[in-house]
Amino acid sequence: MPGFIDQCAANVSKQPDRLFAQPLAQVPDFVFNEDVVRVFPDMIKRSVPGYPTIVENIGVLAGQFAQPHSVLYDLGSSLGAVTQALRRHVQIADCRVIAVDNSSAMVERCREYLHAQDSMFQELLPVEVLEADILSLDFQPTSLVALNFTLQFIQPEQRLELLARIRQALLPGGALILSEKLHFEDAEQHRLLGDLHIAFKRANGYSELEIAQKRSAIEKVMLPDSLEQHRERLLAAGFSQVVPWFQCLNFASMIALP
Ligand SMILES: C[S@@+](CC[C@H](N)C(=O)[O-])C[C@H]1O[C@@H](n2cnc3c(N)ncnc32)[C@H](O)[C@@H]1O
Ligand SMILES: O=C(O)C(=O)C[C@]1(C(=O)O)C=C[C@@H](O)C=C1
Repeated sequence: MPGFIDQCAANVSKQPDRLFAQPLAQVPDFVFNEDVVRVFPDMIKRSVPGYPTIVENIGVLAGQFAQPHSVLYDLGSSLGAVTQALRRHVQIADCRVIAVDNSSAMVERCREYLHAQDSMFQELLPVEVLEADILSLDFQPTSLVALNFTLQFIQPEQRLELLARIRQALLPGGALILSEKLHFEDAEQHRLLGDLHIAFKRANGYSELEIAQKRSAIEKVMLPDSLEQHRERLLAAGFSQVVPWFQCLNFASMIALP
């Protein structure tokens, strides 16, 4: 079975992200609308250091936690990259994936891509894509929850309650995989890794204007926490252990165990 990159090339839009290339009189707040959907695979790969590695390995990690007769959740699924990885790596009886996103443009395209995956491979886990707010979801008993760069878009005061509800739905032996952009409490470390992230974007072909306009578009809607804040909040939500398993510059992913 081809890996994520190969399969991505076979299925998803290859339209380059030029959304912030022209000067805008006023930069609107970032929203996951149809314009973003069209360029999203290119945007996220060129903006998030380590993204393809994280996505593929969420599938690998899920293979270790997924249990028969349970649900696997992909929360804030966008175009379903994580869902596709789960379906490539998890072959367990009577498991199914529920992918959830509140952007109708994302959900519509996600369903198309998953349909394409269905027609390319046999014996994939069944999947349901819900257009819904993850804050008002009734969680079913689950062995694996992925929040891949989604929590940072939830209002800070709503994050603890969401994590507590996920914790309550997790079966013993299951896991939450949480990936986020990081804030650093040490100002110098924060500046260094922020500058290196800008260098990463530049190396991926983004201009200074694109970098600056994207930054003002996301600054009010995407609010990163530090690794320490994540750890404390996850423990407060009832998780027993938090294990970071990946970091590239200011982007990281952690496993939280019930
Ligand atoms: C950065 S993207 C996630 C990327 C995706 N998980 C991946 O790995 O490709 C964040 C997604 O979260 C979704 N989102 C934000 N807030 C949400 C909410 N309250 N309920 C459901 N989805 C939400 C957005 O619509 C967007 O598609
Ligand atoms: O931090 C940035 O500059 C980003 O572009 C990050 C980020 C993210 O982490 O979700 C923001 C919005 C897009 O979804 C893609 C990437």
